[in-house]
Amino acid sequence: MEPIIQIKNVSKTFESKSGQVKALQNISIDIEKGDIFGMIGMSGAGKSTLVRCINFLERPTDGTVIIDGKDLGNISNKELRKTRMEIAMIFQHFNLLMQRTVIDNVCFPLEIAGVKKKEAKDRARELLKIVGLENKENAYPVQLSGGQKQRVAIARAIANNPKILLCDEATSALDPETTNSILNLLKDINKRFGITIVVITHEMKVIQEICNKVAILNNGKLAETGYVKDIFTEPKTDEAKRLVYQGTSMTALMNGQRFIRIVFGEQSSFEPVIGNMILSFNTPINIMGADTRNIGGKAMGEMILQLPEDEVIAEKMITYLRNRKLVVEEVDLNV
Ligand SMILES: Nc1ncnc2c1ncn2[C@@H]1O[C@H](COP(=O)(O)OP(=O)(O)OP(=O)(O)O)[C@@H](O)[C@H]1O
Repeated sequence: MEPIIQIKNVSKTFESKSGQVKALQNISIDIEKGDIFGMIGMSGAGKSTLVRCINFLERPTDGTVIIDGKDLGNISNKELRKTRMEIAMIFQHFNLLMQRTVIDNVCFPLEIAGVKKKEAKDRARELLKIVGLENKENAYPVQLSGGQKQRVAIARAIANNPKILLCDEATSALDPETTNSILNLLKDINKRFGITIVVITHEMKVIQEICNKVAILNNGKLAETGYVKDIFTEPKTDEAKRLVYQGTSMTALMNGQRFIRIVFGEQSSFEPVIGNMILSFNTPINIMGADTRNIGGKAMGEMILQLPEDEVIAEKMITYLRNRKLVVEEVDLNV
């Protein structure tokens, strides 16, 4: 089946007083229907520009954006408006209408789409139930917590049954617990309604928690893209490594010693392999950190080991682990 979002060789250059800014350079990404697709990168990497190109709020300087078979650069304004109705968006700061109650916020896009008042109210109530806010319909946004505001924004975004939901740093203003509850809600919506979700974030944790695929942007360029579990297991570029190593015990890596990172999937576990290796070589090794992370709903483990100073034994250990089908990579402090 054709991908629901096709970004083909997209570039975007802004003209500013201080010269040209190449915000995006030749980006190509396919997003399949039902994906929860993450876009991650540092501030200024081009994430917001790219997501705005998906609904043509920003027109690419070069390249093509095809949504559900329609080339956005090649359709009438009327068709573009119609296609945009199928692409909803939520933001970091929620963008609710402060003078309207919760239910009236959710009714707003329905009214614009011409749905009758009574019908809109019924649908809004149904949506508030989906996001767990059925008892807040008459509250005003100021009376809600950040997480509740984002729930209202989500209800409003999916009111007209969009095919695609774009989330621009939607959890960046929320504490970790609330972040998790919003991510769970997004997962639920993706599953129940088959809405394709694009998640823009600077946090790898968010990507690991809900995305099946990810694109890593760096300085307007696509550094690496693929399945989250593959990139977590074996990041190839420096940008990917930097993101994946975030949160590991990297502070220990200051004394010129060699370190390796090994990753385990669901079927295997650390202890027997490491234990047997220490016994085989009769050489102790330091475990600098071990962690289990939830990657797309599956538990994956990672471990950082300090190799022994003896280079020959160190190399043999790496070979030993690789022979046991583990992904082993040397961790470079300069990443
Ligand atoms: N309208 C504009 N005019 C000029 N330059 C712009 C404009 N919009 C974005 N840029 C520049 O394009 C680059 C990419 O910006 P963008 O907002 O897409 O990055 P980002 O990855 O979303 O960053 P952040 O996480 O900080 O929002 C930046 O250098 C930014 O200054």
